Amino acid sequence: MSFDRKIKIAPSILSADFANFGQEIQAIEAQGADWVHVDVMDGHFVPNLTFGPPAVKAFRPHVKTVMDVHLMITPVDPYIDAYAEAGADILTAHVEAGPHIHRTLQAIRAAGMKAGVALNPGTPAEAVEHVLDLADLVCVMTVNPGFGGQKFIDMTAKIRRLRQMIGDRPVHIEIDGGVDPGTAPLVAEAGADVLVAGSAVFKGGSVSAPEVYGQNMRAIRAAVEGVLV
Ligand SMILES: O=C(CO)[C@@H](O)[C@H](O)COP(=O)(O)O
Repeated sequence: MSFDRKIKIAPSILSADFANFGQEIQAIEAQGADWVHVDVMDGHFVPNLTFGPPAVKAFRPHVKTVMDVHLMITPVDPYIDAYAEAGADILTAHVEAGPHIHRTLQAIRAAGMKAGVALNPGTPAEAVEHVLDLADLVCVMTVNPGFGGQKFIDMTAKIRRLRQMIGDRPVHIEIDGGVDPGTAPLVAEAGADVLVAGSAVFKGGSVSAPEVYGQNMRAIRAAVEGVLV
């Protein structure tokens, strides 16, 4: 996985048809997804439950781009090796999920994955200041995590601050929650390069009408065209 700051769209399969993940992943990739975003929730760190390592392992053969796994779980450390074995390319842990994010990011890299750190809306950018050399991605939540389809919370000031703090480091800024053609330009102009979108990509489409996924992604891309991150 090489580093670039071009805007990337990472559809969240939380909004896909849960009875049909393999075909849904193939459909979004065929329609132009740059990454595939997988939301892991434990019913404890967030009030919802989704997938564990066996499901992520089952997704792996279908993902030809980058499997971007977002852990909304606590604790994280006991499960890092399981997600490496399941085939995650990027593994993101929340800074709020435990007292030792420094150790967690080291362990994720040691397991052979790219390391991401996520920030809830109430957490300041400074919470990750001292781990930026251990991170490949900072995920800025623009909703309180747990569910798709929520209203975007404006975190542009935090994104700008992070872009400043990151400087020349090869660290992606990913935005997660409420991203659509209306909000995407705000976060891209502030310095984000990875746009996670669930409802805005999957709405109106299906594996029988995958061209709708393509239209939805093109609408997001058109909205950020010309923005240099
Ligand atoms: O992590 C999460 C929610 O916790 C997200 O990845 C959402 O799934 C994004 O969904 P939309 O807000 O785009 O519908």
